[in-house]
Amino acid sequence: MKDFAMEEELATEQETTKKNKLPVIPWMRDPIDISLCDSCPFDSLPFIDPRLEVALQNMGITSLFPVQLAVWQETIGPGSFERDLCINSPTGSGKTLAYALPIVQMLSTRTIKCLRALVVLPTRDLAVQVKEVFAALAPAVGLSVGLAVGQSSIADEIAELIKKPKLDAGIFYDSEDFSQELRSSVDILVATPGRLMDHIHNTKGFTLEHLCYLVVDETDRLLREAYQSWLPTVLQMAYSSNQSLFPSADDIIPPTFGSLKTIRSFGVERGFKGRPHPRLVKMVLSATLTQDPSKLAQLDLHHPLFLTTGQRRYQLPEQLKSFQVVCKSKLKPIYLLALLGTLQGEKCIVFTSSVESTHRLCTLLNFFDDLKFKIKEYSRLQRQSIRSKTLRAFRAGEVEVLISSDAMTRGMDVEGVKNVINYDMPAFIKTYIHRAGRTARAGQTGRCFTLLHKDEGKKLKKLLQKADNESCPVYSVPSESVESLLPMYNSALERLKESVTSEMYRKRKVNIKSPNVIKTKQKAV
Ligand SMILES: Nc1ncnc2c1ncn2[C@@H]1O[C@H](COP(=O)(O)OP(=O)(O)OP(=O)(O)O)[C@@H](O)[C@H]1O
Repeated sequence: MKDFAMEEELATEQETTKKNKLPVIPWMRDPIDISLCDSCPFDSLPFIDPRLEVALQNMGITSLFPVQLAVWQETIGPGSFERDLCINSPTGSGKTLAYALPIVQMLSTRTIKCLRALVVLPTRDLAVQVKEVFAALAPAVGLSVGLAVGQSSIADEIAELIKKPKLDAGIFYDSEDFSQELRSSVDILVATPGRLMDHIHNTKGFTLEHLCYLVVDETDRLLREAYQSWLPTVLQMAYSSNQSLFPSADDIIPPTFGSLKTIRSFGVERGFKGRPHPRLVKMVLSATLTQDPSKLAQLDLHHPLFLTTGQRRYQLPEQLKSFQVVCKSKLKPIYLLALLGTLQGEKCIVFTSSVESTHRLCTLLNFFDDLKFKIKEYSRLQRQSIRSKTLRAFRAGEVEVLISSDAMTRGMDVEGVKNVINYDMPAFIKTYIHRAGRTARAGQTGRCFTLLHKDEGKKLKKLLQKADNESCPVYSVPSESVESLLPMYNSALERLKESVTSEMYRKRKVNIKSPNVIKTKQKAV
């Protein structure tokens, strides 16, 4: 099974080759340069709610990072949120707080609880991570945050998201009237597209009619996959409530004018008591934001403002150092073990090119005796519960090395990851950026090693040039460590073969068994 991230990169390779050309989209040609902003302490941050200052301090945050300050300046104060924002900022630069803080600040004055902000992310683990950031801020100003990712049963999720009216004993309620009384229990919802669509289609009382803010995080990834048409559905639901009370510019202006609509931004409660609806504000973000007009058009952006870091389209974190480890292809597993040995138990993520090779590599490495570090697998082949458990153990430092497919590349923020290793060289710069970006986050240092055959050096160099990185020195692993591992390698390979065969046998057995189960069930019916 090929990892979807690879396919995604294939689809956008043409984009990446246009590295020195100006973006095709006019509004992207004159961006706000985030790198010109300094980090900013709270006492010089205009308009910040003092309760949020306290919440930020409790999170251990004492000043805003440049992207956070840049977004704050564009969203808070006079003319706030008049334009939609497109943010392209490196991995680990703090994009989550960049959107969470202004949204919570803007909603802090709301008086009626209803769903005002929706944040969509491509994976469950990522959504859980982002929810935690909102959950650290929102309660300080009386706001509630919900999660729709399928982590718990749909019934439990509905109970969290929807508030039922209290019923008086003995009084009969018509079920239709009853559904009209249902209200949102949350002001902010963090969701994955699949579960969001489940709620849109099936959950009574779930509505986007009061939505003021839509955040599409990891935009390029989310736009590449239709996920049951979640985006047009969300936009349609949010816009249709606008149209019912306040005629949309679309009704007057022909659609060819696209996003050139009249600015309608009102500081009122959205859609209550016949008041006009404020515009649905969108914020879209990525470390590798697409510049493809047809993809961005799906977002129906309103006078978009482009914020990016520096001149280059692709940026690696400033404190990241890249290295290459040259070895023969068939000796890669022992070079990897020898490399891990030199890293002395520092937290490390090893990336492979597919879920199958993740599984095989992890199995193989665990057949070596006397490993000084715990190695676990993290891939889409595993059940979510197992994946989440592994991630928890990795965060807690009980596992030092995670072997991962690209499911881990996007957005995951694990404290203390000092090293990333490309066991298989990524084919595209976007993949390199998202993998390497699991380290050197929030201004910390980090290293990214790429294992390669000596003929692949040029390819890596070319790849890194796209992110303006010319330096990728060779990292030498001690030859005595490699030699000492050689005798164990053959027996580990033998054990891997046996393990793969027995796994295949088990799978076949399950496949043969299941038709019988179905037949028996059919008979019973
Ligand atoms: N102002 C701040 N001060 C200190 N730490 C911060 C600040 N803002 C964010 N961080 C920390 O920086 C780390 C990276 O933040 P975040 O996950 O939002 O990055 P990102 O830009 O979304 O990265 P990616 O593109 O990989 O998703 C997190 O651990 C977060 O807690």
